[in-house]
Amino acid sequence: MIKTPAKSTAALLTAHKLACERDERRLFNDLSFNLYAGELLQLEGPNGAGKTSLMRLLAGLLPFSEGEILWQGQNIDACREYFYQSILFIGHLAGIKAELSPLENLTWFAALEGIHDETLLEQALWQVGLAGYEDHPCHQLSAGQKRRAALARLTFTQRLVWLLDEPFTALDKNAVAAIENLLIAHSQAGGAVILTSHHALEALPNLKKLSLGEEL
Ligand SMILES: Nc1ncnc2c1ncn2[C@@H]1O[C@H](COP(=O)(O)OP(=O)(O)OP(=O)(O)O)[C@@H](O)[C@H]1O
Repeated sequence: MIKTPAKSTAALLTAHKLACERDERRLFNDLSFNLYAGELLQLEGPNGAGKTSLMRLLAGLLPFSEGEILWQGQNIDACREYFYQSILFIGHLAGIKAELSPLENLTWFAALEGIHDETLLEQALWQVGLAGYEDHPCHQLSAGQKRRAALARLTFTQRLVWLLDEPFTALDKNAVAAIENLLIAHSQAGGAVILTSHHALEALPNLKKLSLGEEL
């Protein structure tokens, strides 16, 4: 069950005039957007435009040189702990430990949210098509199966805003459809998602787009 914010018309997440530099190169400038409950925001732009950098910046893994981030109308400096407990970031590498099984990886992720229910985790793996692979070490899984193991968290997480960097990489058609359904269900339940993807995501309702960088 998603933790729904107090009734408010404020955006869940606001970026206000953000700027980010890497290796003294300005990636983006004056970047502002609002993310409201129920919305899916796709970051678009060519390779190197700064999509992953923006995701990492929002997840607190990269500093920003200018601007501010607001969580439900409040500067995150004033509610840092609550903010980071409210977001879920799944990056390129997906955080899967190769020597552990999908079930062990999921057990660890779930424990971070205070969830200790093996049946629920087995159901999560079943939902992403990993039934029968629960106890295989992840280094024996295919790239798409590893990605499925990482994304299985989406079936039970209580985090309100999901930051997903290229979630569809290596997934087959059925898995893409299953993950899209999870995104739709999350947004319909009052959550919100920011994702990067080079895929067209026309099946997703309430999809907004934000372009970074210039096309080559
Ligand atoms: N660890 C790093 N240290 C320094 N610069 C980096 C680092 N990672 C990325 N960059 C630079 O930051 C810029 C933006 O990279 P980023 O990964 O945010 O782009 P992206 O839009 O996500 O690209 P892609 O579509 O290829 O995933 C690139 O020019 C890249 O070289």
